[in-house]
Formats: sequence, C-alpha cells, structure tokens
Amino acid sequence: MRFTKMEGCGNDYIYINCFEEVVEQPEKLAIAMSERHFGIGADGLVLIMPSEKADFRMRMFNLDGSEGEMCGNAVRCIGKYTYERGLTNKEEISLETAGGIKYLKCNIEKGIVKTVRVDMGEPILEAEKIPVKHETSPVIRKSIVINNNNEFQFTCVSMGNPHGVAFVEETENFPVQEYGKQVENNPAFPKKTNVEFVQLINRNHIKMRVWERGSGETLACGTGACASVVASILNGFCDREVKVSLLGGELTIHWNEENNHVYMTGPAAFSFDGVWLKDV
Ligand SMILES: N[C@H](CCC[C@H](N)C(=O)O)C(=O)O
Repeated sequence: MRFTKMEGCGNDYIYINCFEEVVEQPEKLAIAMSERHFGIGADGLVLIMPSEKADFRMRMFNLDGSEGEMCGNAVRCIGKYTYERGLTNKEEISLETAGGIKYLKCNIEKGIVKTVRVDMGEPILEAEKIPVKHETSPVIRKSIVINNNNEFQFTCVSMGNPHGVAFVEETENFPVQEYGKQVENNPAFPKKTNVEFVQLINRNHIKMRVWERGSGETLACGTGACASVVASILNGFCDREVKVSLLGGELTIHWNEENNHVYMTGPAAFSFDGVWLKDV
C-alpha cells in the first residue's frame, strides 16, 4: 500500500490516497503505521477519499486508532496533496470532514502550495455540543478538578472536535504530559478532549502546547490553535488576529467578527513517499 508522510508545523500524519488504495481497517492500520519502531512513526493516519458533498473527504485517526472529527493541520496538508499531486487543478476546494465541510484556499507560487488558508467555520461554545458536562454554558474559565486534586480553569470550545483550553504562566516547563492525560480522560468530557495550555505573549501573540486526545503531546494542533485563540478572545486577552507559536511552527488565526468564522493560515509539507509492506 502506497502512502505519503506529510507534516504541518511538525504534526505528522501518514496520508493514503483512497482514490488508488483500499483501506479496510483504518483503526488497526493507524495503530500499526503510527508506531515508531514496528511501523512508520506518526501522530496518526489520514485518508483522502472521494466525497458526494464536497471536492474531497477526509477521515483522520489518532495513533491509538480512535477517529477524530477534524484536524486542522491535516486539512492544510490535503490542500497541498490534492493540488500538487494533480487530484484537482482548483486553488480553492471544499473538504468533507466528520466535523462539517471546510473550505480551503491554497496560496500557490510557481506550482508549489506555500501555505493554505482554511475557513474552519464557527466555533461551537454550547457545553452539550462540545461535549463537556458543566452546570454553565458556555464554559469560560470554569474550574475542573483533575484526578490529583489539581484544579484548572478551562475554557471549552469545539472546532468540530472538543478542546479544553487552560491559561498558564509559561508553557516551556509546564508538565503537559502529566496534566494533559488526566484532563483528556476526565469524566467532565464524555468524548474525552484535546487539551491546550496557553501562555499569553501579547494581544496578537500566544504560545501553546497541546495534549491531543488519542495521540498524546504533538508538536502542533490546528484545531487546538483555533480553539486557543477563540478562548483568548472570549476571555478578553487577545484581538481578533493572533499568531500562535507551537513547538513545531507558527499558525495565524483570525476569528472574523462579522461572520463568526475562524480562519487558519499555515504551512504544509511533504516528507516522503513509501510503500507499506506489512499485513494489517
Ligand atoms: N492535530 C489535529 C487535531 C487532531 C485532533 C484529534 N487528536 C482528536 O481526537 O480530536 C489538528 O491539527 O487540528
């Protein structure tokens, strides 16, 4: 089975072109391929598929085999893949995801997709729809106690997938792995959650580290960057356009006041092509 390894700000997935390949058990394949010693090594698996509702369809699986509704970094990579590999000649495409249809615009120079801008749609703030169990909705800087009696104030946002955002003094030495896992599995989040720890730099710049549901700490998360900017604006900390510094790169997020849509702009890159020879 042929595959392509791509990354967006270091958030790396294995991409399979399902116009050419047949994937029967994506959950199992995601686990096997993502493993760094027996497999290829990645944050998960992404399938590029035909769609009846849009130009293309994406399915994404975390490295533990669970399926995520949306993935911002993968959406940008699919923009680059479908254009540069000739699946489309359109600079703007629509992409069906389990978190709704997204609209992408590739910024192209001499046939190369340099960056992709994605209309990520409107953020979802109703607690039940995220979903998060809390007596108030929206959940804006509300305490959630995690297992070891540590209390964090979370602002909860769905970008098609769930996110819990906490503001911290600094991200560099913050124990993301320890707290991330506990928050991900906290019963307040019935579908588990992605977790972002955010350090405010100024009104147009934040730093963020992420613990992803199903994958652990990754170098970047596009939906997480969007959720973090929405959370920063809801709390009055930031203006409408914010640069997000992640461990693996930078994204620019704009939450448009007029139509309430969130726009994400950032890079996407090919790493290598390969052929998977194992049975799964
Ligand atoms: N890295 C992705 C998000 C993956 C989300 C996944 N971990 C989930 O279960 O929701 C991004 O760039 O948006």
